[in-house]
Amino acid sequence: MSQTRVEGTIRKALSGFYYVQTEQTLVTCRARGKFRYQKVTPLVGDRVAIALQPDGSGSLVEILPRRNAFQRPAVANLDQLVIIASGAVPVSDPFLLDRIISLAERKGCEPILCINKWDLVPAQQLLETYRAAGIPALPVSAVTGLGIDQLRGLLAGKISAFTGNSGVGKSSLLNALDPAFGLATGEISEKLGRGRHTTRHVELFPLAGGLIADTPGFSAFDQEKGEDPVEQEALARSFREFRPYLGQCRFVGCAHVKEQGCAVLAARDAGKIVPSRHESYVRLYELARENKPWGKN
Ligand SMILES: Nc1nc2c(ncn2[C@@H]2O[C@H](COP(=O)(O)OP(=O)(O)OP(=O)(O)O)[C@@H](O)[C@H]2O)c(=O)[nH]1
Ligand SMILES: [Zn+2]
Repeated sequence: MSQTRVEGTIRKALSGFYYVQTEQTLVTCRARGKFRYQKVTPLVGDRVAIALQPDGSGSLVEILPRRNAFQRPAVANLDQLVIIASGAVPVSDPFLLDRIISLAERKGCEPILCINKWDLVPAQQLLETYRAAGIPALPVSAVTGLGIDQLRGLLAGKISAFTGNSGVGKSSLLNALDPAFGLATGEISEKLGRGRHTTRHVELFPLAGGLIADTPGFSAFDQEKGEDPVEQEALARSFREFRPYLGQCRFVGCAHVKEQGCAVLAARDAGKIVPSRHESYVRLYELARENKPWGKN
């Protein structure tokens, strides 16, 4: 046999080719025909097995089990989602933060909240809300360098993607973490014009000892297409500070919205759950119910 099976991670997908990083080298691969008949599309971030040819090229033969998969950007096996927020313009809406955090949690992806532009507005209350919820949250500033070393430490050894509203400072933070990253900040991309970025593809770049998806995505973070409707229980569990109280309510199937004997509501009233977090949960609960009824009310 002249073929050798090796494993690696897809770093980039472009025009039918997959670039797979193995322990030794970066191998250019084509997917074997059978992938087209299966419902699975190889994604950047996938751990794969490839058949290495004598000429140094390869072909994908197997996609190893995934931890998770996202559509925007199309990437698999995200360990963590770095959510950038700001107390300065554009001021982050806590509901949108909670919505993204909930999605990350439901995908088994660790949310990390960075409150940027701390030099302009130290959004202490926002920080405390998320720390109280048990979500890793740190004040950062791409301008002064506050929190950058700490963030770098969190990225090491992980596959991460950055997300957050336009103008919140994603590119600036990536550049502060590693100037070699070379993402244009707002001013620069305005000068160059957006057209330059029309042929976007996802790529995982080594940064701070980890891998970062170069396409900050997830901006319009709706329910992803073709996905199962959110289940009530999964939604409640995606608010991690609710977990100690789940199963403690008086009624089985409690929605934790306004029910008698609800342990989550009691925890909120006792100051153990921040009210804004519970409000976000209720809004997501209503949204999910509109999408598809959960039956009994
Ligand atoms: N004062 C201050 N300004 C910042 C900070 N981070 C970013 N900015 C500024 O905020 C603006 C937007 O920053 P970007 O890095 O382009 O934001 P982005 O999130 O990448 O924006 P999009 O590319 O539109 O998604 C720029 O003018 C930055 O210089 C910060 O920590 N402090
Ligand atoms: Zn309840």
